[in-house]
Amino acid sequence: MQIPVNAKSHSYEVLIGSGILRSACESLKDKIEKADKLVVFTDENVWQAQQNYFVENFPYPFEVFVMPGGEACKSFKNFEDAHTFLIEKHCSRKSLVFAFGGGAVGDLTGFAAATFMRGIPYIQIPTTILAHDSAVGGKTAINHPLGKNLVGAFYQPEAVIYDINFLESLPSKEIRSGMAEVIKHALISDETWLKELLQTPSITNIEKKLLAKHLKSGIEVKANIVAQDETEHSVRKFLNFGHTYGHAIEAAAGYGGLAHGEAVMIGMVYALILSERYGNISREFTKEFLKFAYNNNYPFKEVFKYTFDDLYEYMLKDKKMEYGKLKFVLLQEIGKPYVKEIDELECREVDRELRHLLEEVCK
Ligand SMILES: NC(=O)c1ccc[n+]([C@@H]2O[C@H](COP(=O)([O-])OP(=O)(O)OC[C@H]3O[C@@H](n4cnc5c(N)ncnc54)[C@H](O)[C@@H]3O)[C@@H](O)[C@H]2O)c1
Ligand SMILES: O=C(O)C(=O)C[C@@H](O)[C@H](O)[C@H](O)COP(=O)(O)O
Ligand SMILES: [Zn+2]
Repeated sequence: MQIPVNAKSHSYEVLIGSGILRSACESLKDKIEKADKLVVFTDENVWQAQQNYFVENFPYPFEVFVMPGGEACKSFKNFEDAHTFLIEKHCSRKSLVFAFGGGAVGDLTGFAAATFMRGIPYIQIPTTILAHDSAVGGKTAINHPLGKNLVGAFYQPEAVIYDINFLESLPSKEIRSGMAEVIKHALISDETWLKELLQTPSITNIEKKLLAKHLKSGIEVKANIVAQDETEHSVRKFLNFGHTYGHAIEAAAGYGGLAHGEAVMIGMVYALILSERYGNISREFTKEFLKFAYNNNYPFKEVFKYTFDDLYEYMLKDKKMEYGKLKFVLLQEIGKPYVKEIDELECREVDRELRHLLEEVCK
């Protein structure tokens, strides 16, 4: 199955299905065979879990650069190492890089591709549930010790090959993390879909066909938004629902301490409490949502490790900040996101409310 992504700078397809790596490479052969060198960027965990399947089904010779696992690969040091690898392998502007891994590998690879010789092509081969989000839309970045994704570029891939067989080796923490972004896509787009997700008995045990359907829906939501606003001047901000508080807690925990989606889930509960103040989100709904997330083992206790002031320092690094004012994505109702400026006092009050609600619900 194919989902088109028509971004302003570049259009491409997301090829999604079970066991499609070989056939997808075949259908992309015009793009692949014109490259003078193929380089695969991956991380040590992905390579260990999926190297055999990859090598059996990737029909071309390639160089491989194996990076530190997970978020650690989004460091300045690894970014430099990635460039060193490309230079030492005599890559040129005609070389093609594959991002084989989760969102961390995808973000690092995309940014390395955007910057090597001022830009060479790359293809995303995502291996996590979360990467239904990260592999699509061309946001690429590395982290700075002072904040998430602070150094990066908008740079679209040539294609996305999403072979969902790769998801079979994912640990449950990463399934949980990825499902948070699926739930985000539902929250900002479709109440019926969200209700279906919230009725799932266990978010880490969804049957493969149903999971593929949710991933496809998430990709469609994202592709539709990216087609309208590639570089986040308007509606793309909606994809940041839950990320202002979420990124703060992710950075405070030290990159990799909390999975991205785990932090985003906490941030989404914060954003729901804030949404209650201005729109049609009820406290009853927020509690129901929090209970669902808590029962699915999202790590809400993490909040109590930090003070509001710790988190606020990071929130001030949010990329939606303009003219010194912090902006949040809120929901008017489920499926109807909008952006609102929020001052420090209100951020502090909502942080306090979140802590009270966690004490009440997460016993
Ligand atoms: N660019 C975007 O639009 C966008 C969107 C969402 C998230 N992100 C970024 O994506 C990153 C999170 O992505 P992620 O959740 O995929 O994390 P990740 O890439 O860190 O992968 C999670 C962990 O699972 C391992 N792993 C990956 N695939 C595996 C597999 N198939 N089998 C076994 N282990 C596997 C990884 O090595 C890592 O340890 C964050 O850095 C986040 O900021 C970017
Ligand atoms: O694609 C987008 O736009 C998003 O905001 C998707 C987010 O899930 C993702 O985590 C993104 O990397 C966050 O971007 P940032 O600009 O807040 O760093
Ligand atoms: Zn995210």
